Amino acid sequence: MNNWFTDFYAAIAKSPLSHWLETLPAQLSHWQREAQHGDWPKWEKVLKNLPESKTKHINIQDKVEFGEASELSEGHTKQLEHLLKRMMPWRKGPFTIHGLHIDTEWRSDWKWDRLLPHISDLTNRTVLDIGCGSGYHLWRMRGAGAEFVVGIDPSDLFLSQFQAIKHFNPDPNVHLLPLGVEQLPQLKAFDTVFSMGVLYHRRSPIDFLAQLKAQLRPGGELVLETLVVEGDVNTVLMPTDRYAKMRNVWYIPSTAALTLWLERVGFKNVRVVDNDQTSLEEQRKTDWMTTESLADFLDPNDVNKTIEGYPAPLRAILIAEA
Ligand SMILES: Nc1ncnc2c1ncn2[C@@H]1O[C@H](C[S@+](CC[C@H]([NH3+])C(=O)[O-])CC(=O)[O-])[C@@H](O)[C@H]1O
Repeated sequence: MNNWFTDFYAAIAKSPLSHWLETLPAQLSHWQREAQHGDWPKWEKVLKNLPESKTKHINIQDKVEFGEASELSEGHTKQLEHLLKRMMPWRKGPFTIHGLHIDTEWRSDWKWDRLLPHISDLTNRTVLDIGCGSGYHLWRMRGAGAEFVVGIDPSDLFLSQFQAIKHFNPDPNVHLLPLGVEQLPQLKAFDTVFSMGVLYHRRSPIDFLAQLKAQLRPGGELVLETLVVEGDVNTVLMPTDRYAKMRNVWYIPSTAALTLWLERVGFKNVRVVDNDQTSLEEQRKTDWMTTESLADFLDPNDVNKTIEGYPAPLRAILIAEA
């Protein structure tokens, strides 16, 4: 049994999340026995070989930076870069570890800056991030005062990246579990639930919104971010096949339609707090993600269209109360 499973079980045993222990251990043992990605042993080897660090330099307030450059020898920094590059592609970040800058495909910090002024203060809150990727925002949530932060994401690559970063700041109150939203019981226990960049991947968006609500305590706050299109309450785009070269894109509603969906599943006080067309500076190819990125997903003659001719990615942030 991995330590991080048991650490997590111990952390929630006496909390309002204890009810999770009825389903979680069987799911994680199943993942460990049968569902791990084929590259997991390679990533585990990376994790085992990371240089030791007992740094006290932790910045999660305005970026995610662990350790100072001077605390690691040049040789160890080179080794660290070599090891972490074995976990490419690095999509969500950026992270700086002992001076090594992991310049990820996405400037996830920009999304954070857009939402932070609008959400309830996270101080002392128990927070869930559904579809958290490598966990960049988990650190920022903790940096904003959250007491206990859990992310779920079914991608084992992102879990391994999260564990690599956590190696340099083993905070017992920040966790990532390899689960999909459909595997969550109705916990009704979180003060804030985030779900960003996931709704359009779901085939049943209304069921998805109900699953998000089922994780919140009454009065808890949902922070939902997703692709949207311009239009009225009856506008929803369903791409015929790919959208911006992405497979698995199902529903892209207008903010008015999404507001109605949220209200229909019982959310109150729904507000659209941000609308933003993704720029070529926010999502781009870097040394840590060397394959195609947004510039390749847009029409080369018109950046306001995807390569398939749909409206270019426009993202909205909505806040609602359970
Ligand atoms: N069933 C599922 N349950 C939970 N997560 C899922 C599921 N299916 C896919 N995911 C995960 O949802 C994340 C979506 S990315 C947003 C990351 C971050 N939130 C961000 O806002 O930067 C955006 C994108 O890929 O378009 C990925 O990490 C998937 O593994």
